Amino acid sequence: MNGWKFRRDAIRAFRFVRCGFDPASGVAQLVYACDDGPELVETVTVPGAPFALDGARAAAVERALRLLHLIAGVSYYKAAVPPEIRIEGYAIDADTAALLETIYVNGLGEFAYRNGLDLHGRIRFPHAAAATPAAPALGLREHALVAIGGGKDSLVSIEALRTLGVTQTVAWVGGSQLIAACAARTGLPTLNLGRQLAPQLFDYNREGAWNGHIPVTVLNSAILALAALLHGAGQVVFSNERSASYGSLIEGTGEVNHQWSKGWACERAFGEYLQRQVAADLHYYSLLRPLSELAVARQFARSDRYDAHFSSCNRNFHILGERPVNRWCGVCPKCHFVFLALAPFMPKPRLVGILGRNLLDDPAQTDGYDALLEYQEHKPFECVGEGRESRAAMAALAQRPEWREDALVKRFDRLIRPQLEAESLRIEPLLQPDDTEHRIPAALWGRLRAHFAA
Ligand SMILES: CC(=O)N[C@H]1[C@@H](OP(=O)(O)OP(=O)(O)OC[C@H]2O[C@@H](n3ccc(=O)[nH]c3=O)[C@H](O)[C@@H]2O)O[C@H](CO)[C@@H](O)[C@@H]1O[C@H](C)C(=O)N[C@@H](C)C(=O)N[C@@H](CCC(=O)O)C(=O)O
Ligand SMILES: Nc1ncnc2c1ncn2[C@@H]1O[C@H](COP(=O)(O)OP(=O)(O)OP(=O)(O)O)[C@@H](O)[C@H]1O
Repeated sequence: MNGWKFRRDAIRAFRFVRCGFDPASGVAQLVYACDDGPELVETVTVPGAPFALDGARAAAVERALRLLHLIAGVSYYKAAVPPEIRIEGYAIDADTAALLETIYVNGLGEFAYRNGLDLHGRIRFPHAAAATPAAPALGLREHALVAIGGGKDSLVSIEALRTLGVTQTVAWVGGSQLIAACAARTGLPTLNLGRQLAPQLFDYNREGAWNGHIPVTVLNSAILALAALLHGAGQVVFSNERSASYGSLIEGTGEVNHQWSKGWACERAFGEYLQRQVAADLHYYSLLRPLSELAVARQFARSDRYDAHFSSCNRNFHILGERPVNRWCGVCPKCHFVFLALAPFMPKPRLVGILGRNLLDDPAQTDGYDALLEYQEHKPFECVGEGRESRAAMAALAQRPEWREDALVKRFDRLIRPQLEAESLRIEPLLQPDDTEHRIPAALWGRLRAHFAA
């Protein structure tokens, strides 16, 4: 290892070296390496230690830990994208390898597109173990560990579960003060999970590593699944809406979905795997899957409880670098989209008060909104709604006296709307839940549907 230097194109193998969990401290260590380079150690800390685990629970924790090790490796694998993947210390079966190949190839889709790489057929997880027997039920509690991200979506879920009387703990990964403030504002029990990336990754980035987006939602999901087992909670709840399943359509390339790991294909594959291979009574689902972004925005607008606390602007969440002074940068695709999506459902002064300005009356934001509308541009690589949602929201605003004189609404009405079918601009159909694809427990969905419709 002495004298080893990160040289991206010379690396032959990415190694999953080992993983371990210490029940006394609640710290998980996830260890990787490129060839014979230094060990890359990521840590995840679950509060609540020491954990006393019986035989079946301890075995399930070990399975969840390995799954987390395998998924979290994506941050380091992407640095060199070497031809070989090696798993040391344990073996995986074909089912596990298939899940990982799906997550790596699709979850790195935007990364591959931006770097001009083709990952199809290139990512192979070696599998040597016989098929794993079906995981047993552990007798987990009817309690929801709900991921909170500081934005509107998870707050909609949390308030829906509160109304329906489901007991919950709100959980988040990392040290964001903004998320902590939102979590405190819920008044519910909280669980803040620690995560430290291996420090060498930042050196590798400076030394020419491939870099780009990783499937962070499935990674957070694997962390919450581990935490749920340790705390005996039977449900891991995310807030990924239907719109997340649709990517950006790129001419000459096809669909590239920034938020693939928020989409239905990932939720289904990951959720089914957990029940099959980790614990039969560990239920992973997104409470907002049947809803569009616009339906979530309408739901959020019904209460002003979080107006002074939440933000959907991802610039708040950088590990390194600057954050917006007032929670909303006002110039990124998420700020653009959230402003537009909330506008049909909120009094204008309230919305302008939340973001601190009226983005729809600022001609400097024209390109940003054109991309959301998929007008001469593709949908941005961010967690934003479908183009048809943005167009329907603009069309609704063009009918409202308080909005229709604003520069970008006026421009839409004059320039873009005449090119579109009136039927495609109706907002109402986009607000209807679609219950054909979701994993929400049946008994809960019936009541939830009524809650969303109220
Ligand atoms: C906050 C953010 O949007 N970060 C993305 C950004 O990263 P950037 O380089 O500007 O800074 P940092 O986030 O501070 O990260 C520094 C480097 O660390 C590496 N890295 C970070 C986290 C991780 O889990 N693995 C890593 O390898 C990486 O090399 C960073 O350069 O741009 C990156 C490249 O496009 C993105 O990967 C960063 O995204 C974070 C992983 C992140 O947490 N982003 C969420 C806010 C986010 O995008 N959520 C999605 C959900 C969709 C999904 O599941 O994919 C969304 O809201 O769109
Ligand atoms: N740091 C985090 N820890 C755990 N879960 C997170 C974290 N950040 C986001 N999530 C979860 O990941 C999912 C996707 O995040 P996303 O940013 O879309 O949601 P949000 O923050 O609730 O709302 P918004 O779309 O308005 O930003 C949500 O379920 C969210 O709760």
